[in-house]
Amino acid sequence: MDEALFGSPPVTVAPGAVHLPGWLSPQTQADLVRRCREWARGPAGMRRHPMPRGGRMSVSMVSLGWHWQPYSYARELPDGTPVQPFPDLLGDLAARAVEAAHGAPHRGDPYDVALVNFYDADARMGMHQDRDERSRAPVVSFSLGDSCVFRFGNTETRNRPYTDVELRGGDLFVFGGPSRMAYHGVPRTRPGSADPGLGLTGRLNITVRASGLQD
Ligand SMILES: O=C(O)CCC(=O)C(=O)O
Ligand SMILES: [Fe+2]
Repeated sequence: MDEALFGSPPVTVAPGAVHLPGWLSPQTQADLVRRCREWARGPAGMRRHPMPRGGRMSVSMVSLGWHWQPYSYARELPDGTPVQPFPDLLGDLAARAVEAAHGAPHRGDPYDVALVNFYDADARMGMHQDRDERSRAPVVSFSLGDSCVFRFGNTETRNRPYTDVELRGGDLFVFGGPSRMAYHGVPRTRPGSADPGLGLTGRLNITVRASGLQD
């Protein structure tokens, strides 16, 4: 499998933030969807996390390697269930993704956590920073199924200036370096836009990160 055969040239959205449209082969997309379904099933499967100030996230999530929920990482879920392991497959894919995006191999902290997000037609993600990792290794994001508007902002505020990027199923987005702490979010998805051949209703996003944490 050679992901380089697919997609179009990288687009630099901000320094250190690179969008590679169609980077995942159709076969890898199908394989990832199948695996996401297994991870979602659990134990320690997919759920909508409560927010500290009340309510729940509209996005459903499952964590691998380290369990994340607002706003910290742990090896176990609040009910004591151990988090599912971080799969080598995602570590390998993330390493190839960083090399494709930044033109140099990843030499920093090892990738050891993945958050799998599922968006139904109504789900959104507000502007936030990925700031619970101790490592500043780039965040690697893979999108599957429905397209979305991915709002990529600045490191200072959750407001303008930002760039709205259309992320489609199969796209890769990597943000590191000066963009590692940029605010970003998903104001909307485009229900029904997924490739019908994938058999996925909705949108999946997998972010692979280096926690920089030790037990
Ligand atoms: O769904 C996306 O594209 C972004 C997800 C995200 O920002 C996150 O999981 O922290
Ligand atoms: Fe994020």
